[in-house]
Amino acid sequence: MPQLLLASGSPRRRELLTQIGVPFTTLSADIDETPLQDETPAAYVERLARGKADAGLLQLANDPAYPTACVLGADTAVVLDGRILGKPADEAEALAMLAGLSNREHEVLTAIAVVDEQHCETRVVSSRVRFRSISTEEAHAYWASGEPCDKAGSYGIQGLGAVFVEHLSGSYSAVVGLPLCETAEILQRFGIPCWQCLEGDKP
Ligand SMILES: Cc1cn([C@H]2C[C@H](O)[C@@H](COP(=O)(O)OP(=O)(O)OP(=O)(O)O)O2)c(=O)[nH]c1=O
Repeated sequence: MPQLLLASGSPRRRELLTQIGVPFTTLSADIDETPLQDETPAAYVERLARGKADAGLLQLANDPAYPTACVLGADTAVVLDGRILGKPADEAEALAMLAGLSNREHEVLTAIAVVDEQHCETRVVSSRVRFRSISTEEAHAYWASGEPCDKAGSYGIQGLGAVFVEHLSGSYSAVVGLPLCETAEILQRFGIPCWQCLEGDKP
């Protein structure tokens, strides 16, 4: 069976992949995340997911410890009125993002890419999230919690940010950072089944 490497520094992605019982190790693949001119949000997240996976594979080239490596990369962006909201640079940017997301619906795009020496498969998963209205005081308090700073769109649906979410249509795990249904499907095609690491009986 190929060895799976997750090219990510995101603790959420590690937790999510662990959740479906796939054995893996991690490596960090830092790439330039600047959008290209006229690039659509879907093309952007797909390019970044692929870039992270490719950068990971490159690190393993000719490494005898990984003769049959397969690398998974992912990227998540919040999209509002066609604009890509990444991670906030500072408090002011986070507050502006939260004000923009307040009392309306936005899209969350997560792309995954799985690559080995011969193949590459990518998938882009779109979800829609509706927020209730967020007051300025709340947005300040939320920033002070520390949660928004390393998250696309300045919120975490899996954390304190859950209180803003009125409605979700799509994939919860994709919003957190890794679409588990699609990830399991693609990994299966690369010869890596899920549910390998089980604590109890197989479901
Ligand atoms: C919308 C949303 C995003 N996020 C996170 C997932 C990602 O970690 C982050 C989006 O940034 P990304 O650039 O996709 O990922 P990253 O830089 O954190 O990690 P990597 O090393 O894999 O590139 O936002 C949440 O945790 N919860 C949410 O509800």
